[in-house]
Amino acid sequence: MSVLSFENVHISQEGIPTLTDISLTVEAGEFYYLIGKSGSGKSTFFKSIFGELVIDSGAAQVAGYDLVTIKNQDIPYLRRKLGFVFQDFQLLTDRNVERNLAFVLEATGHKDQTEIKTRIEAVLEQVGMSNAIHKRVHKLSGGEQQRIAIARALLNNPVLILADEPTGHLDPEVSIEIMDLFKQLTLQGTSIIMASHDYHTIQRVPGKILKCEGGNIVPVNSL
Ligand SMILES: Nc1ncnc2c1ncn2[C@@H]1O[C@H](COP(=O)(O)OP(=O)(O)OP(=O)(O)O)[C@@H](O)[C@H]1O
Repeated sequence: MSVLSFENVHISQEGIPTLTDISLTVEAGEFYYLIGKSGSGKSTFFKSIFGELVIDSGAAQVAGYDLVTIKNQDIPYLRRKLGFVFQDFQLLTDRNVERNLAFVLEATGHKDQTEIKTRIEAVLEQVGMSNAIHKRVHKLSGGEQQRIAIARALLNNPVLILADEPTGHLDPEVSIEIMDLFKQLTLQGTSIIMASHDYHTIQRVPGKILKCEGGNIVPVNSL
């Protein structure tokens, strides 16, 4: 089964159609860049995926949940199947890496401290940051902070990561390292959609591209 499947999906914001007749699928382990001008609907697409915006018509499934019929009480469970990565990392800068990650697990119902520690060690290893477990977030470089943010996104074993301009605050070389990490995650079966204006990185690290334009989202072969 696809990780994401949209068929003839229409979405509006405040009664104004924003995305019209979207049909696309994302399979396990696929990586997509999502490009498009400001205001073209990239955030709208992401919001619909995590249940923040209602689908007006069409059929849409994400991580095994039907977005048309999903009940409000199931939206937190849908979101646990997704990982989120942001341009500005959105880490808690007043605490260390371990507390940043434990916070998420505790907020999603995990109580067993041994299990929490084991999971934190596993995701830090996945992102190559095992040595940073006791470090304060504000002492880390931008690239290291983004790795911790990716570790946080991985905590609940997401099937799909939504990354919103994740290289926007990173220099070109560090951006490439983050892209390498994303590629490794896709090889392990996680799907990733990365909204980006970072054409330098897209050119250096080619991948499948979805373009958001004129209310539609379609695969394109080049920028
Ligand atoms: N809360 C809202 N209420 C009404 N219209 C909105 C709302 N949020 C966004 N829109 C409109 O929906 C359209 C798509 O906006 P969206 O934020 O999805 O674009 P975007 O591609 O993510 O832009 P950016 O790259 O600047 O983040 C725009 O016309 C915008 O004005």
